[in-house]
Amino acid sequence: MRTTALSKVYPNGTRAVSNVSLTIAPNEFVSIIGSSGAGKSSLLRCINRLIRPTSGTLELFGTDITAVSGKQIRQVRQKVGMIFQQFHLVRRLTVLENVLVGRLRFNSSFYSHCCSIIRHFSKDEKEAAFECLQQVGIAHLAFQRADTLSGGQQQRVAIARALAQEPEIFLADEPIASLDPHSAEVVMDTLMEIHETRNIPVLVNLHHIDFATRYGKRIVGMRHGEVIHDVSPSALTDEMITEIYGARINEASGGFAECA
Ligand SMILES: Nc1ncnc2c1ncn2[C@@H]1O[C@H](COP(=O)(O)OP(=O)(O)OP(=O)(O)O)[C@@H](O)[C@H]1O
Repeated sequence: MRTTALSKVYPNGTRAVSNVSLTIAPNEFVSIIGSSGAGKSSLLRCINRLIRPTSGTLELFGTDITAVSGKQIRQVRQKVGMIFQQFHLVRRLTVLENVLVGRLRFNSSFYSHCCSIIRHFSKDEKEAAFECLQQVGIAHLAFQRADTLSGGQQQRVAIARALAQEPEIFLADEPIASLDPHSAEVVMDTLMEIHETRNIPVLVNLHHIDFATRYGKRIVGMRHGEVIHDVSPSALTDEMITEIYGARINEASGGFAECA
């Protein structure tokens, strides 16, 4: 994945991403840090083309996808697995059915009918979905309704659903922000395992600096839409952290949901 001078200016004039040039290799697990509003989410949303960059270029797997639209956008998104702080599961479907929905979710007309057609998936597809659940360690919950799961378990369903797309890059937008520390660790371990076993790059937006340095092989620090530091975890200094967070330095310590 390569961006060159990538920028995103929203219609209201907010410059959320500013001249970001980044190259991410397949063997990289990258933590993106920065205070609220630094542009982390906007950058990830540009990468899977949930939003269209305003200028610059965005190359994914050797193809310039800066200006693609329609069917090509869906093709791009199928290659990009993405999870969010909110899990966005279909609450009344089972865990396995949610993972199967992942195979359809970029086809909107199909998606609208997914609840009624879900039982028509082939045995092979169900087995593939089940394998994704096995990889995230919750195969035993396959037939439980999604809304009966804990937050950490729901996030792992969301990861399995993204895996069902067989992504070539994985993006996570504050995946642990609403979880207690133990669940956060399980989710981060799961992302790391996917990275290592599937050999795909992972980009994770994180508020919590400890998690960012513990898991990231590379730390990208954003402020006011710009990448102001891009270093290995061991090279990240207190001065850099202060520059990245500015007066909002207390955000660097995270903000986990309270342990139950
Ligand atoms: N749809 C939008 N329209 C206008 N401005 C937006 C939109 N989405 C985000 N912004 C603005 O863009 C800037 C960057 O927001 P973004 O959500 O990318 O930052 P962030 O670093 O991910 O923050 P957080 O950690 O709080 O999610 C902020 O000023 C935000 O208010």
